[in-house]
Formats: sequence, C-alpha cells, structure tokens
Amino acid sequence: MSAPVLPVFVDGVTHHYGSKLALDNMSWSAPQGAITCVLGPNGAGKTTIMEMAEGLRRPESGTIRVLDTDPWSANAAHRRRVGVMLQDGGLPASVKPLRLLEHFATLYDAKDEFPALVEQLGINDFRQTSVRRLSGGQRQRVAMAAALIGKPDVVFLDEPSAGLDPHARLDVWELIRQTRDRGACVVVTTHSFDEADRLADQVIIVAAGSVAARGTIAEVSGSGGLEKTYFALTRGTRGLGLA
Ligand SMILES: Nc1ncnc2c1ncn2[C@@H]1O[C@H](COP(=O)(O)OP(=O)(O)OP(=O)(O)O)[C@@H](O)[C@H]1O
Repeated sequence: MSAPVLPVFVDGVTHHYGSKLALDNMSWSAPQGAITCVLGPNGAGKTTIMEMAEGLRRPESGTIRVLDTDPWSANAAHRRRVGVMLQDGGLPASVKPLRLLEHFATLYDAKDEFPALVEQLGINDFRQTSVRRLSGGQRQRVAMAAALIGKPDVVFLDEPSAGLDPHARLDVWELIRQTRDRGACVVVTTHSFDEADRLADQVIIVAAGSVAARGTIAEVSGSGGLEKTYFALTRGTRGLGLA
C-alpha cells in the first residue's frame, strides 16, 4: 500500500533574490487535519516559501507539491482548494467587506457559508465600511474570512493574528482549530510562541532559509520550552535583509 500523499510537501528548495540566499535547501511537509506553525526570525524565508506553496513565486530549485500538484502551474480547480491569507491582507481598498466576501462566496459557490464566517469573525460591525477605512485588525479579519470561504483543503495563513485584540485573537484561533477539525491542512506563520503553543500540531522553526527544528511542540521544545529552543536555534541567524 502506498503512503498517503501529504497535502504540502517541500523538498530541497533553494532560492536567491539576486545574490541574497533566501531559501537554503529547505525541506518540510504538512499533514492533513493538522495545524503546522512556521516560526522564524524576520528574513528567515517564511513568506518566500509560503508564496511558493501558494503558487505566487517559482522556486529556483527543489520541489514543492500542494495537493500533489506543482502550485506554480496549478489550474483553477486546484487553486479553489487552497485558501490564502497574505501578510498585508492584499484586499482592494475601495470595496466594502460585505461586497467583497459575497463576491468570493459566489466565486466559490459557497453563499451559505459566509454569514457564519462574518458572524464568527465579528465582521458585521464594519461590513459596510470600505477596506481603506478599516483598522489593521479589522482588515486581518476580512482577509481571514476570504481565505476560508469555500472550505479549502489547504489553508495558508501568514501571521493571522498579528495586530488583533485579545478577543479577536481567541476567535481567530477557534476558527483555525475548526478548520483543522474539519480535516484541512492549515499552515500558519507566526512570531508568537503563545500562538504556536495553543495551536500547533506541528512546529517548524526556520532559520537562515532552512529548517532548524521540526516536530510536535513537545518534541521541539524538549524540557526548556519553545521560546528557549527558538532562541538557541535562531540566535545569530537573523537575516534582516540588510546585506
Ligand atoms: N522580493 C524580494 N527581493 C529581494 N529580496 C527579498 C525579496 N523578498 C524577500 N527578500 C529577502 O529574502 C529573505 C527572506 O525574506 P522573507 O520575506 O521570506 O522572510 P520572512 O521569514 O517572511 O520574514 P518576516 O518575518 O519579516 O516576514 C530576506 O533576507 C528578505 O530581505
């Protein structure tokens, strides 16, 4: 019997921006029905690898498979199965959240899902305010709803709770867990140890473009705790992009 295909599979990916090495033979995978949290200092390569897995950037070398497909050349049917929340939201400024989410719900043939999402993410209060007038946290919530519409099989969330107030953060975490519990593969980048502790079935610590540690929180943290392990593994590797 062949092994089940992992929804996200990254193998030996290397990438330069000009002379800057951003990814250095990076390999990891993410299973179905689990939350994978990717941690790492600024410039470690988290956004670069996420953009590649989302099909937005082509790796120089190595293999990336998402749902057993090369994301760079994936068709519309594949992209419909993959939800993406970009770091800066990527939302059109003049549109109102309600209109935007209705649009996505129509695209994904998922009109019935979106009232619950709007409710759960507390979007009702500002659904008729244009995106440009929303606070950072409100935009995050709209971007999160847009990523989850259509019940995608794989969801990439780039710092989903950054800038959220404590209530909104709890709501977002609950939604991420629900997404995992319905069987999706969820990949979350974060700078928050607390977030990783509360959410992660698998943690990946990235440093200087490759994987420094990978496993469950207990496996990665050992007896010292996640924060201590993180600092020990990443100290001195911070690629701040200043070179
Ligand atoms: N478009 C680009 N052009 C040139 N260099 C880039 C580009 N995008 C990223 N880099 C560089 O590649 C490296 C990895 O960047 P990346 O954005 O993937 O890191 P990150 O781990 O997501 O960081 P952060 O935590 O700040 O979001 C950094 O040194 C960054 O300066």
